[in-house]
Parts: sequence; C-alpha cells; structure tokens
Amino acid sequence: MSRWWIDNGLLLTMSDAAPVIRGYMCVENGRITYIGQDRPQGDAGERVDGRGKLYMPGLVNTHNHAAMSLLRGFGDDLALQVWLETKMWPNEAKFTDEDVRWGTLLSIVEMLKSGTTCFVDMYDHMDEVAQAVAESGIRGCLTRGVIGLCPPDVQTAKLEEAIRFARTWQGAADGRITTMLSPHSPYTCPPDYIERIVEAAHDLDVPLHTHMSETRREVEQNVEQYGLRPPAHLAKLGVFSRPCLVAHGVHLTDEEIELLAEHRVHVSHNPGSNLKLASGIARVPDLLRAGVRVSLGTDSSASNNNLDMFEEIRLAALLAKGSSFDPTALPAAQALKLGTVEGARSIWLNDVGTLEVGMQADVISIDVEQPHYYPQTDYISHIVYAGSGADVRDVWVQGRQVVRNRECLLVDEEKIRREAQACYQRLTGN
Ligand SMILES: CSC[C@H]1O[C@@H](n2cnc3c(O)ncnc32)[C@H](O)[C@@H]1O
Ligand SMILES: [Zn+2]
Repeated sequence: MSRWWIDNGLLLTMSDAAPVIRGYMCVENGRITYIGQDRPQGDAGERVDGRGKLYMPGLVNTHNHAAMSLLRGFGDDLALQVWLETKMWPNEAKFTDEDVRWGTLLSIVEMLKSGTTCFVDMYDHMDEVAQAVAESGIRGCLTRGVIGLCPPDVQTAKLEEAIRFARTWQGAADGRITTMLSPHSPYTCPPDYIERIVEAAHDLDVPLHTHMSETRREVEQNVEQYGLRPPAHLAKLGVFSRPCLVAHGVHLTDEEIELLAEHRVHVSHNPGSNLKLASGIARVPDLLRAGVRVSLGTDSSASNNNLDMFEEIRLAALLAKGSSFDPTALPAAQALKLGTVEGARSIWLNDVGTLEVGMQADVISIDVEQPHYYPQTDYISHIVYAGSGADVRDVWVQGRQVVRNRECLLVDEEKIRREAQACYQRLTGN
C-alpha cells in the first residue's frame, strides 16, 4: 500500500466548489483520500513539503502522434497535404518498431516533464507505444490509426491489427491504458472501410478517434468526391453513432456545430498545429456555446513543434479572444479546464482531471517561486497567461511519482535522447 501527503501546499483543485486552497492532500493506493485545510493526524505516509509549490491535476493532451518527434523540424513551413505527402508519409514508411519505441519515449519524457500525465496517441507499431506507456508510468488512450489508401487485403490486415491492439491493451498497465479505433480521416479512408471500422468499434465497445475538417482543402475535396462536407459524410457512415473524438474541427458551419453537439461528438482543439500548418482557427467559443465538449491537443511535434500543453492552453485562450474580438471569450479558468478535466472527460475518464476525494492522483507540482508567478495573486491567471511546462517540478500518475525535481524516475532520459538521435540518423542518413 502506498501513502503520501502534501504538507502545506497551494492546491489548485479545478473543482467548482473550491478552485484554489492552501492546505493538505492525502493519497492512498493511487487515489486522493483527503484534501482540505486540516493537517492530517497520525501516519499519512511519506511527507511531501508543499512550500513554494502549487499542485494541480496533470494536463491531458487529447491528440498526438508521439513517435513523430523523430521528425521534429523536418518539414517546417508547409501546408498539411504537402507536409504529409512529401515529408511525413515517405519517412514514416521507413519507421521500424525501434524507431517508434524511441520516438515515443522521447515524447513521453517531454510530456511528463512539462506536466502532461495523460495523452491520446494515434499511430502505427502501437505495441511499442503501449509498452512505452507501461514502462514510463504515464497514462495513455491509444489507437492504431489506419489509412485505407491501399489494396483490400492490406486494409483488412490493418483493421485486424487495430482490433487486436484495442482488445489486447484495453485496461492494461493497471488501467492506465485505454484504447480506441481510428480511421485516420475521411480523405484517407474510403467510405466502406470507415463503415467496417465503425462496426468493429461497436463489437469491441470502444470509441472512435479521427481527424476531421482540418483544412479548407479537405472540406472542398470531400464535397467533390462524396457530395458531402466531412461531418455529414462521417455521420452518414455511422461514425457519430459511437462515442467519438475528432481532432481539429477547424472548418465547421453553424449547422455542423449543432450536429456535433447533438451527437455528443468531442473535439480536440490543436491550436499550435493548426496555426503552423496554416490550417485556420477553430471556432472554439461557438463550439462551447453549443455544448460541444472541447479539449486540447498538441498534434505531433512534427507540426507543433513541442508538446508543451501550457502553450496550447494559452494559445486557445488568446485565439478565442482574438478571433471573436471579445476579451471575455475563453477566460483563463475555462482554458485551464480544457487542458485538464475536459481532456479527461473527452476520452471518457471520469475519475481523472480534478483534485478531489476519490479521484485518481494524477498530480503535478509547479514552482511558483519564480518572477513570473509574482505578485502572488491570481494563480490561474499566472499559469495560463505567464506559465510554461518548464515550471513543472514533480509529477505523479495514479499516485506513483514519475518525475522528481524534473528528473524522470522510471525511464533513462539520457539514453532515450541518444537512441532517438541514432534513429533519426539511420532514417535520414544525416
Ligand atoms: C495513421 S497514423 C497517424 C498519421 O497521421 C498523420 N498526421 C500527423 N499529423 C496530422 C495532421 O495534422 N493531420 C492529418 N494527419 C496527420 C501522421 O503523419 C501519421 O501518418
Ligand atoms: Zn493528428
């Protein structure tokens, strides 16, 4: 049985009742058992000195392709389709299990050290990704992304692999891993293939995750090819009959926003990637007004180019204001919720995302004894508008400490950096 407690820390609970308190928090067997202003009596386990630190729920990144860290900086300043077709896909085709292992671990180290305790990953060679999640102690919602621009037998093999992966790893690593199925997008999967994936998701009872309405070109092409814009097209194929998380949702009409709300489709907003690929700006204030669940993702570090969720939280808040000419759009507290509790709910995790009794202890500490946290007044404002992943000191997932004073405890960061560099050199000959 593991027990520890925070002694006299600032606790940003993200609960509606008491968002920020100074006090104590106890954790037993991975869950929060006490949070409040009374010092625990008796033996509460290992003491964590909370002075000078703010504790908050870990950040949840709801869209990533972690192994693509190997291609960071490899195809900058290109539009999505050119970037995919000329830079990413030709090089990803050469990725081996080893490449995916080291690329994913590189991303996991970056995520943990910048306060992300849970991430969604859509990729290939997914057993390697799941293994990396299991070893590193992070939480992951994982899915084998399938691209159906290939002969029927290859389509079938990819789908069978995706099904096997989703079945095998569901609930693994003490429940830290959950799984989904993923048609990559409406432009890379023929309609009958998407229908087969939806049927498999029904059979397995897992959610679906896909890219949707990311660029204007994607929307135009969908209309030319199928006579429908992507949301109507996916709805017709049954995608929204399952719990579904779509990435991007940049180019949506009022009617499409209503459709997503009606079908309880969740949207992962990826502001950094959308800006860098010049895809556009998602209508986040309108999505939220319509009741659509919105969370935040980085997309891969080949289109971002880092995995710092503090940046996505700030970008989401600033873009919402700048694009609506309304400074009250997406206030700091709401932006922070998109990066924490709404992220967890977006992937159907109901016991992650707040510091409350009974919740899983996915917790990060922030060093608030730094100039940009002064004057010490509104901590939520400081985290959103002034903070960064570099401020994170300690990280716990499911009550287990995985980062202490910026050092990863369960994986060897130096070796991972070395191996990732070697993978890059093998892949590119550089
Ligand atoms: C089939 S595995 C995932 C696949 O997705 C590609 N990808 C990465 N970023 C994006 C993006 O922003 N839009 C669409 N597809 C993307 C990646 O290259 C992998 O091949
Ligand atoms: Zn993506």
